[in-house]
Amino acid sequence: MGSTRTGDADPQIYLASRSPRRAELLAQIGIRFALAPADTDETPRQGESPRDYVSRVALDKARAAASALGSAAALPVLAADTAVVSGDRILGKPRDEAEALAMLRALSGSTHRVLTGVCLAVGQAMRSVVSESQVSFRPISEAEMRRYWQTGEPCDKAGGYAIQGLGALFVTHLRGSYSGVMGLPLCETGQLLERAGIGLIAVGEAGA
Ligand SMILES: Cc1cn([C@H]2C[C@H](O)[C@@H](COP(=O)(O)OP(=O)(O)OP(=O)(O)O)O2)c(=O)[nH]c1=O
Repeated sequence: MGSTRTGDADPQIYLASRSPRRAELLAQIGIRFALAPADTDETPRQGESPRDYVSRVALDKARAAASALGSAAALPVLAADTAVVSGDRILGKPRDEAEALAMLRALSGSTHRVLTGVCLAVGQAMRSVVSESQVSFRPISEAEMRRYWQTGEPCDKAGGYAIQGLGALFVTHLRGSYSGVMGLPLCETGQLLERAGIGLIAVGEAGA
């Protein structure tokens, strides 16, 4: 809990996440952070809308991390949750090949939504935002789906694919936030951080 990333002395925030994608995206905008992953129940509640779901789970993750840090949580705590929504079904991370293939079948040749809830806890104050994107997939054959599963990429990704990986081969159209689909919408996250007094785009910083 609260382990500082190598090279990130003097962190500005805690990132309540085990997702390597979220760490990568946060590093992309130059934030210094320490990892403080939290365990929470990610089961959707009866009748909960996808927006309410990602918002609640992101808040639960931030709250759980802040309470585990206790008095060490002097820094803001950032958490996020991503769900792929096909029709009105929330697709989480597939537990096995059968579930992954069922998800890919549902996404094949159609358009789905990707919702990412982000929560920034600053002391007792919780600020949240939800990013929504639409992603269209070309038709995917059964053989392709099986080969894709065997790459190992789908297993820890909501909806069973990664837009930043081989999953990009299926995407014909994206409307919304690429970083949001990947797990942390950077525009919205940047605005939450700025509101908490954490400045971005420091003068004199080199670009990528
Ligand atoms: C749709 C999609 C999801 N994902 C990933 C982002 C998230 O890591 C994961 C969604 O699961 P989450 O439950 O949101 O996050 P997580 O359990 O991986 O990490 P945390 O510790 O923060 O709770 O799916 C991609 O990497 N690319 C994609 O294109």
